[in-house]
Amino acid sequence: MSVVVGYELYKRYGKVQALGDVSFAIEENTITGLIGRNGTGKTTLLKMMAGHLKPTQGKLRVFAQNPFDNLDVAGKVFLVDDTMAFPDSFTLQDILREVAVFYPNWNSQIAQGLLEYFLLNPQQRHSNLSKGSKSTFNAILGIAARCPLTLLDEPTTGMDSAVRKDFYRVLLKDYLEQPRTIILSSHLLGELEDILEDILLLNQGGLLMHKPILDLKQYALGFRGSAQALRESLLNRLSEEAVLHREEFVKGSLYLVIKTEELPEDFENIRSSGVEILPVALDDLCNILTAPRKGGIDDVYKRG
Ligand SMILES: Nc1ncnc2c1ncn2[C@@H]1O[C@H](COP(=O)(O)OP(=O)(O)OP(=O)(O)O)[C@@H](O)[C@H]1O
Repeated sequence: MSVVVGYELYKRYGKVQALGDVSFAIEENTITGLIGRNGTGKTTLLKMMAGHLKPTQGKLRVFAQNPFDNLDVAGKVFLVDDTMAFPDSFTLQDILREVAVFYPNWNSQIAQGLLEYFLLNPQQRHSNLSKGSKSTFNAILGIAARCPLTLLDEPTTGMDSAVRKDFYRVLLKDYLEQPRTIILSSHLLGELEDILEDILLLNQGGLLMHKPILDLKQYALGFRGSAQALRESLLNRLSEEAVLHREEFVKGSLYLVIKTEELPEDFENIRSSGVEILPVALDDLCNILTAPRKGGIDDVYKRG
């Protein structure tokens, strides 16, 4: 069953088009990474799913309903983001008590346990928490609410790397204990790839791809070697579209990222020409796929 379905979605803020012609379906009980560069519409899409924003055009369904201003959907969706605000006088304990009322699957034991695990003092005021601790506490709310649809917008902002790792472990553990649909946006794909099943990659307000993460891992390969060897053994046999990225790293040497489906089956003569074949890290691949144009920083320094 699809929990979230978007069909030809558009969102405009005045003259700014944040999302354009985005269609996708997110299946029940999956963890999806919403990935994209700054300003590509991730927050906008999550806010629309949570019913806080209305699409300008197109159709969005969450649990088969229009989520905008919909109380029934609101009870099934939890959005964790850095705009979560609570009265200044509220301690963490007060917030846990208040939030618990709204969510039928709320698990107090998990909430208390995680507060302790992440060394957060229940008597401390939310308004006095450090940036990283605020993110941790907000994420605890999202986890303990155990909503059928849990949306996390860059949940690790401000967390140090040890807390981030712990947070991902906790999220995965909780998901395995109570499977639900989780969508989390992040720039740090590298550190969350192990918990993701699918990836929704946005680029400049459009949907670039929606794939299982395993397919993305096989999407491209890197080739490093002399420019001449690469040209003779590989480039001459490929179309321009097959080359996702090209970078000169030492005079006369090239690093290429090539779409796997466009590669010749036999790598032997590529290897025998001294070319190294390398996996491409997912972070790098996403950066390449969402680059404004082919090439890299080298192009900037070649100008003039
Ligand atoms: N309230 C608003 N009014 C006008 N423009 C907005 C508003 N909110 C977002 N935008 C614009 O919409 C586009 C998408 O913004 P959004 O915050 O959804 O992107 P994002 O992918 O979450 O970015 P980031 O990774 O930097 O958080 C950006 O160009 C942004 O400036």
